[in-house]
Amino acid sequence: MALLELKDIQKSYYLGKEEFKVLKGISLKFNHGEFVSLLGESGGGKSTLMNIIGGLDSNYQGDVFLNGKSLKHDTDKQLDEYRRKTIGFIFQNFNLIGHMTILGNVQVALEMSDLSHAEQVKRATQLLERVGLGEHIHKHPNQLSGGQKQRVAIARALASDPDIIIADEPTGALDAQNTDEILKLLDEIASEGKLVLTVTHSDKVAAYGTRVVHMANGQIDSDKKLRDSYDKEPSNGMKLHPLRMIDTFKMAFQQMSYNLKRNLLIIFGGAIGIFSVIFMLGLGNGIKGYINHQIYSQINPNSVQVTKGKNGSGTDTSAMLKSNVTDKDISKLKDVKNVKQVEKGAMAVSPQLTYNGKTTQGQILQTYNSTILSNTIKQGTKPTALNTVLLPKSVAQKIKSNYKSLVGKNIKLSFAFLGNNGQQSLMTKSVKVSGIYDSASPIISVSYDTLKGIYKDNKQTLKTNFVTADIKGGVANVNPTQDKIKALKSSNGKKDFQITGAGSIVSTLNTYISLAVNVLAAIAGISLLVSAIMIIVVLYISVAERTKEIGILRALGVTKGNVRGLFFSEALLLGLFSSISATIVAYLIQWGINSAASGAIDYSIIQITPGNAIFGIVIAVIINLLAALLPAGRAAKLDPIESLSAE
Ligand SMILES: Nc1ncnc2c1ncn2[C@@H]1O[C@H](COP(=O)(O)OP(=O)(O)OP(=O)(O)O)[C@@H](O)[C@H]1O
Repeated sequence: MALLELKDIQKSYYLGKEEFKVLKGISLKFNHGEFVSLLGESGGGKSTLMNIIGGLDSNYQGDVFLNGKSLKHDTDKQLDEYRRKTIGFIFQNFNLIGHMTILGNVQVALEMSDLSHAEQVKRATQLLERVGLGEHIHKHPNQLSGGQKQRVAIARALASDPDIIIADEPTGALDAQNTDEILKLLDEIASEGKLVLTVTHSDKVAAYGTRVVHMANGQIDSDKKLRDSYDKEPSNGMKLHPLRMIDTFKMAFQQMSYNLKRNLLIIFGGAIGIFSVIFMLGLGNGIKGYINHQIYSQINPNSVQVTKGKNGSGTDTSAMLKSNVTDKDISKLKDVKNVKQVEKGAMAVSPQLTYNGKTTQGQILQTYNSTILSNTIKQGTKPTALNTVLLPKSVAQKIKSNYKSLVGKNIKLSFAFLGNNGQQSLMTKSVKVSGIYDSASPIISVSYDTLKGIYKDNKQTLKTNFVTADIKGGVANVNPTQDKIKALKSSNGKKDFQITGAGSIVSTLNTYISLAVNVLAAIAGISLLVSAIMIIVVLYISVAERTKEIGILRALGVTKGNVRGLFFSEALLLGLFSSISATIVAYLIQWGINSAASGAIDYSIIQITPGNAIFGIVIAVIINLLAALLPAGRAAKLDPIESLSAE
C-alpha cells in the first residue's frame, strides 16, 4: 500500500459564476523514502495540489488516501490532526513567526507534543544544530539570512517527526550555494524514510530528487523515476495533541510582552474604568459607614420604635398620636424572632418648659426608651424616677445658659393633649430634671409612668402611641426583624405595624446612599464600556497583524478552537492585569486618603471591601471576554491558505 495516494483530484476556482478548472484529474502514488519534484508552468496548480495534500484545502473532488485511509470525509479536527502528525510544511517565503526566537519558532510545533518543556528545548536545539544553526538559536528571524531562515523552516517542519514534508519552492528565494545546502538537507530527510514533496521551477532542483512529476494543463503529463527511492521505514513519530490551555496562555503572554508598550497602554486604559468602579463602591461604603457611625453614636440601633396605622411611618407625629398599640399587639410583637423585649411608649407634641419665669418650647415629649443611648446622658441620669424629666442639651441651653446646673431642679412641664371628649386642653406638672443628654433630636423625655400619672391627674387615659422593641444580636439583625414586624398582622387583622423614629430614617438614608453610590459606580462603569470597545479594536488589529502567524499555526496543526483560545487568553490576561493593577492602586489611594483625613474625621471614609475588589476583577474579566468574542471568532474563521499568503 502506498503511503500517499491521489485519486482523480479535481479542483476549480470560481470568479463569480465563472469556473476556472485548475486540477483536472490527478492520480499519483507516493511512498516512503521518495524525494519527488513537482514541475510545471506558473499558475499550473502545483501549490493548489500541495495544499490539498497538506490538508489545508478540503474543497476538491477526488480522493486523497493516507496509508489507504481516505481524507475526504475528515472533519476540520481530523484534518488539524493530520497536519499536526503527518505533514511538515516548508514555504518559499519561510513563514517564520517574527516575534519568536528561532528556537521558539521550532519549539512552537513541539508545544503540541507530550514532551516536557526541557525536552522540547532540547529537541528544537538539536534540530537547529542539525541544520547548522546551533549558534543562532536565540536570534529572531529578522536577524538571519534567507538560507538560514529556510533552515529554521526545515527544522520546524521536522520537529513533530511527520511522515511527509511538503516544500513549496523551498529554494525559490535562495542563492546557488544555499540551494545546494537545502537540497542536501531535503535528500537527507528522504533518506530517513520520509516522503519529501517539493514544488519547483528549477530543473536543477528537480534533478536532485528521486522522481520528477510534471504537470501541464491541470494534468500529469510525465512521471519519471530518476533513481531508487530510499528503502527505509520512517520512525514511529511522536504523540501529538491540540494546544493545551496553559500553552495558549503562554503564547498569548509572549505575544503581549512582544507588544509591551501597546499592551501596557491598554492595561492602563482598562484599569481606569475598573479603578473608578472599585473606588466609588469603597467611597459609598465609607460614607454610609460614617453616617451610620455618627447616628448610632447618638441613638441605639438595636432599639426600634413600632407604631400602628398606615400613616404612622417616619416621623409623622400627628399620625403617631392617634395610634394605639394594644396589649394583644404587644404580645404578638414579643413573639417575633430576635425581639428581646417590648416597652410601651407614648408621646405628646409641643411641650413647654418654664423655669424661673422663662418659658421654652420643645418639639416632642416622649416616654423614655432604649433608643436613647445612656452614654449620651452627659449630666445626671435617666428619667426613670417618677416625675423626673430628661432634657436634650439644646433645650436645656435655652432655659439656662449654665444648663448643667439644671440637674436636680424642679421645672414646670406643660403640653397640649386631645381629651377623651375631643377637646384640646393643657396638662401641667412640676417635674425634676434627672439629667441632660447630648442629642441632635430635641426630644424631652419622661418615664411612661410619669406621663400616665399626669394623664390620670387630668382624668384622662394614656394611649400607647408606640412601643420600643429591643432587638437581640448585632445591627445586622435589625433590618430583617423590622421587615418581620412590618409583615405582622395587628389586632385588627391588617398589616399595619410601622417602624418609626430614627431607626427607620437610618435605613431609608442607607437605601438612598446605596442608590446614589450605585448610580455613581454605574456612571464609572461607562468607562468600562469604553475600555471594552478599546479591547475589541485592539484585538481586531491584533488579528489583522497576526493573520500570517495564524496561517502558520494552522499549518502546524493548531485547531480553530486553539486560535480562538489564543485571543481569549490575551483578553483574559489584559482583563486580569488591568483589574489587579486597578485594585492595587485603589487600595493605595484609599490608604493615602484615609491617613490624610484621619486628622479631620476619626473614621475611614473610603472602605473598599474584598467583595468590591473581587467584583471589579470579575467584571473586568467578563467584559474583556465578551469583547474578545467577535475578534476571536474572526481569527478562528480565517482560512489557513489565505492567511499564509497574507503580507
Ligand atoms: N484562491 C484562489 N482563488 C481564485 N483563483 C486562485 C486561487 N488560488 C489560486 N488560484 C488560481 O489557480 C491557479 C493555480 O494556482 P497555483 O498557485 O496552484 O499555481 P502554481 O502552479 O503553484 O503557480 P506558481 O508556479 O506560479 O506558484 C492560478 O491561475 C491562480 O490564479
